[in-house]
Amino acid sequence: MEILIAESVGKKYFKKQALEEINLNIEQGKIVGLLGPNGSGKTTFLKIIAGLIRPSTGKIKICNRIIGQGTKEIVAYLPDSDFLYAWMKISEAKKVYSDFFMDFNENKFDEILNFMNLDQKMRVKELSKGMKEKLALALTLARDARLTILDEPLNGVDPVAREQILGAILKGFHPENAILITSHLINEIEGILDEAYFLKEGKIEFSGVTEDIRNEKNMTLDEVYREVFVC
Ligand SMILES: Nc1ncnc2c1ncn2[C@@H]1O[C@H](COP(=O)(O)OP(=O)(O)OP(=O)(O)O)[C@@H](O)[C@H]1O
Repeated sequence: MEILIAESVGKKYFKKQALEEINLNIEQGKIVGLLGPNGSGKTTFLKIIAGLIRPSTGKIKICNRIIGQGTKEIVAYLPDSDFLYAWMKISEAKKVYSDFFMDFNENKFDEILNFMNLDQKMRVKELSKGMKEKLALALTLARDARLTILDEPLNGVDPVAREQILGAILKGFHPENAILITSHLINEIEGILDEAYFLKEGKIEFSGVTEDIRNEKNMTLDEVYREVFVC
């Protein structure tokens, strides 16, 4: 079953063509990477999927629904961690999420939090930047969402935390669902990706099943990325 179907999606901000003719499908059970350098249009695409901005052209369906309130219920978006109030304890942030999202799974949240070595009694203001990133990720991954979209989940965290985050993504993943992740840290993320789309100046330059790309080119995804974007 297709979780996401995007056909000829384009986005123009005034004169700037941020996305052009994006065709991207995500099947159930897949973790898909949207890879590209700064300004290539990754966040714009995720914001369209999350229903935060509208595409200028094209069609998108998520589990057969057009984007709107019906898709917000089934799409989990990794938000900026600043949405949390400083005085809140992690346990209170959990309660807010649990009240707000029908699909929030408290047991899954506890498990992921534990895995990331965070304590429910800690207050948001006591958390370092990296710990806030982990908390935001735990809140997002704890939803039993059909599609989870993660914008640069490895940014701003140290190598040990990156490992924990990758572990948490896999731990919380249910094969009925799908995940779309953006990153420019290809080396770190490539191990968990089933498929990859390389975005260059708003267009898909290259895409495929990661295993096939590696076999055909006899290169790691990171090497392919460098070839596409540096040469
Ligand atoms: N609100 C906006 N108004 C005008 N232009 C915008 C707006 N948001 C993004 N852009 C432009 O659209 C292009 C794509 O931006 P986007 O943030 O989607 O890229 P990105 O790949 O996510 O970059 P990064 O890796 O730096 O987050 C850039 O040229 C950016 O300047």
